[in-house]
Amino acid sequence: MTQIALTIAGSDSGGGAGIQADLKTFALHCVHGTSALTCVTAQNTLGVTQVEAMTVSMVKAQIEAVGSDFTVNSVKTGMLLHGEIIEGVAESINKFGFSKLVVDPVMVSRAGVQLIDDDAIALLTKLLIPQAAIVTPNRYEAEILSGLTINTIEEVKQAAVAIYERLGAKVVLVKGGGLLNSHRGTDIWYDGTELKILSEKAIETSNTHGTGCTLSAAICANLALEQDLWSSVIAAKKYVTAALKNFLNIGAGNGPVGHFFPLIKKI
Ligand SMILES: Nc1ncnc2c1ncn2[C@@H]1O[C@H](COP(=O)(O)OP(=O)(O)O)[C@@H](O)[C@H]1O
Ligand SMILES: Cc1ncc(COP(=O)(O)O)c(N)n1
Repeated sequence: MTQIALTIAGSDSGGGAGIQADLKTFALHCVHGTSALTCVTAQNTLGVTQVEAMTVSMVKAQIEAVGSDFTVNSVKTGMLLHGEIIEGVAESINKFGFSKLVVDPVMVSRAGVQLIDDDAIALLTKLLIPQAAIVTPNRYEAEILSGLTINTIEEVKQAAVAIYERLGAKVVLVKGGGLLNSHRGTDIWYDGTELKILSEKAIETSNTHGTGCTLSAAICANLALEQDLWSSVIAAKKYVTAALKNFLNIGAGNGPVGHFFPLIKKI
């Protein structure tokens, strides 16, 4: 049987993050990838130069076209840009009652640049995070969502608990790519009862563009393949680590991870 995943996210013209990273990740997992584009970014390995939103009705129409024709096994959200898009996405998601939802609360890039409007943060918190099976903030997003400052692993744990308790997230996975060297690669899971550590040795590279999108897309793909949530996260962490080890040294800035490493193996 063909498993189907849907990504609701922005386009990265450089092909390393956003919808492009998600569809490559779905493809590598042999899951049929569908997409609803929220915005188009003019972006490369050096950064974002321009962003243009899709209309809310077009975002909703894409989700409804997919949802009304296919049995969608899992959904992920990425860059949603502004409040009206978040409201539209929440409405369309509710209409189809998609059960396995991964919310990657894309707000701030690894470089610390804010990617969505201020009012959008409040709506994301209210409308999407409580519906998600798992929410996957990076260090900076976890600081915004928890109101805490994060430098140490202890503080990552406190933020994960705060996001769970304050925002009604079912499971929180705080990603550690933006942590200091000694902790980079360590992610923290909190499900209301247990704090779990997913740790990989830090990989020495600046070619990390798209790691967050890739991790959440891999979780989504594994959920579509009917793995349970914890197994989906463990497998996704393994996938993003291997993709990162096989980064693509392209562009003048931070290159993307190598999504197709099993097909084009470098190490
Ligand atoms: N240099 C690195 N070495 C090992 N793992 C990394 C590195 N950078 C990111 N990761 C991992 O990649 C995943 C995505 O995290 P992160 O880069 O923090 O997300 P985002 O791209 O949303 O900022 C996490 O599992 C994180 O631990
Ligand atoms: C369109 C789009 N969506 C998401 C990201 C975040 O990317 P990352 O996975 O590196 O945090 C991005 N840079 N562009």
